Amino acid sequence: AACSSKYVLSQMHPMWQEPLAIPGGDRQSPIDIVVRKSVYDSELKPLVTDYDPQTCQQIWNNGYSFLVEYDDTTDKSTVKGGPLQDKYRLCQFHFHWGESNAWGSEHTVDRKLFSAELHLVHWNSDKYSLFEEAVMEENGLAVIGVFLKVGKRHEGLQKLVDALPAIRHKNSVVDFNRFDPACLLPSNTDDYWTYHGSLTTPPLTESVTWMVMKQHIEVSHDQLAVFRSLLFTSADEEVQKGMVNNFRVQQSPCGRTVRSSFS
Ligand SMILES: CCCSc1c(F)c(F)c(S(=O)(=O)NC)c(F)c1F
Ligand SMILES: [Zn+2]
Repeated sequence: AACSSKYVLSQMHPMWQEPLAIPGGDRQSPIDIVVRKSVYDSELKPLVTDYDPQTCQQIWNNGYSFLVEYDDTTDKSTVKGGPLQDKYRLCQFHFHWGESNAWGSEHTVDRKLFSAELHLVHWNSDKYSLFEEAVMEENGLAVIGVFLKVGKRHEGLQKLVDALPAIRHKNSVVDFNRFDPACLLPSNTDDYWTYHGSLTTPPLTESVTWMVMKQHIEVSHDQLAVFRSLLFTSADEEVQKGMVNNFRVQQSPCGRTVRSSFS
């Protein structure tokens, strides 16, 4: 299995070729969350998010997803509590989605796929001074994952959806202010699964404490269709490729235990 050797079996991925060797390679993400194998941990506290919409700066297409970036030069937008020992600063959030509503999430729950997955990326500002430093450390990052299901329109998401046509191509960026990411969290953030994993895009470093929300949020089919109108390619490329299926293939749990904050 991939866990024993230092080499992760190279799995073809529509977007990028999995590297042959990943440092460690035994705590990669995403994974399937097998509910009956998860272990309830009564010590897990509720998550405490404290986001300041004023720290929202820009939205840009990085050629793999679109990122909403926050000013992380101070502790204005943070998450703490849950499984975390330290306070973590929000640096950006982004999504992963499919070309069809039938798939698109990175994590699954008992193999159930969701249409998309939101990732709120935070770095440990108690121990490190920059994201670039924290991304290399075991306890460096904390990512909140939220599943998206197609259903009713998400009013809070619409402001973000309306900005997407301006960043259709790779490396396009527009100003984006006063967006409160808390509006994208489900009403219940006390129930989540947590495990130690990695980034799901290069550099794939094993520095992430994952907190995957049990409760999903709903977005409309039309809102998700605008995600799919984005392009992987920059304006000068001959062949334009639609930004869809920007999720990584699932990785081996390698004996890891997923803990739940709920019984
Ligand atoms: C050097 C990364 C720049 S920011 C970023 C990102 F762009 C991204 F896509 C993911 S992810 O692995 O895809 N989702 C957790 C991250 F974790 C990130 F931190
Ligand atoms: Zn992500």
